[in-house]
Amino acid sequence: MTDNTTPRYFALLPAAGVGARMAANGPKQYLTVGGKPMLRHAVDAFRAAPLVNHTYVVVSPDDGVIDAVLPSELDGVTVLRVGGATRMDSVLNGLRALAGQLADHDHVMVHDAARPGLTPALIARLIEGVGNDPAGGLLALPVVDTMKRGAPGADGASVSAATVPRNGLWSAQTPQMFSYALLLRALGSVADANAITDDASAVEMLGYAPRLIEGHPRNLKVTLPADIRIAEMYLAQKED
Ligand SMILES: Nc1ccn([C@@H]2O[C@H](COP(=O)(O)OP(=O)(O)OP(=O)(O)O)[C@@H](O)[C@H]2O)c(=O)n1
Ligand SMILES: C[C@](O)(CO)[C@H](O)COP(=O)(O)O
Repeated sequence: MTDNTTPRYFALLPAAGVGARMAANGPKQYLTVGGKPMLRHAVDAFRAAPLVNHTYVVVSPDDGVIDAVLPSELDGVTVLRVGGATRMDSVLNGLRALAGQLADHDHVMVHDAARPGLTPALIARLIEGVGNDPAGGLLALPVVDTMKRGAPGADGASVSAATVPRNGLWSAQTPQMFSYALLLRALGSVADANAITDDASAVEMLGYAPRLIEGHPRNLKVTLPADIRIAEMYLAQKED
């Protein structure tokens, strides 16, 4: 018998960015790293994760590459051509496109297409770590470096104005997992889409405190050209 109250797990991958900081010839999610497009690594991690029901990928309406990267016959994946001007818009448009297909209590894991090092083990760690916490949670790494607050110096170069205590600081990764209803409400309440850079920020603004689950350096976001080599190094390694 189907239990309608049992939450299911879905993945939603925003993949509608242009990769300005990567300055490549096209969007960075389609760059080949470790033998396949970056986006495909991320999608395959969710396809291999036993608890994940289905994966949705949000691309720009005029994307001309996605059909080659994710052929329509690929099991467990649906492409939504509803990408927006910001990451937040892309996620929110994707959630809205799924109205009626997801239940309020279903779990949605939002994951950057530009994080190819995700593994099924990390997905399982997030799901187990968050459990049924109504505030949801995210993969993140405790900050290990000494943190400096930069300021413009007399000659225009950056100077260190202060040392910021690293105690309690975490560096946010994805996936970030919340119930469908909470995430929809949180992102729908944000007045300025440019003011937030991750999903957890919107949930925090509603007064929730999402759980921080320790991720892994291999799950880095490929942002700058130098990140490609680091991502490839991790992709060549056995997963731990
Ligand atoms: N309008 C946007 C902007 C970003 N993203 C996605 O959000 C993720 C993380 O964003 P980021 O690293 O900032 O990617 P880009 O926006 O592509 O890069 P940049 O900021 O350098 O332009 C990526 O998977 C990217 O495709 C998106 O779906 N829609
Ligand atoms: C969501 C994110 O990957 C968490 O680290 C990140 O915030 C994406 O955007 P950014 O502008 O590159 O920080």
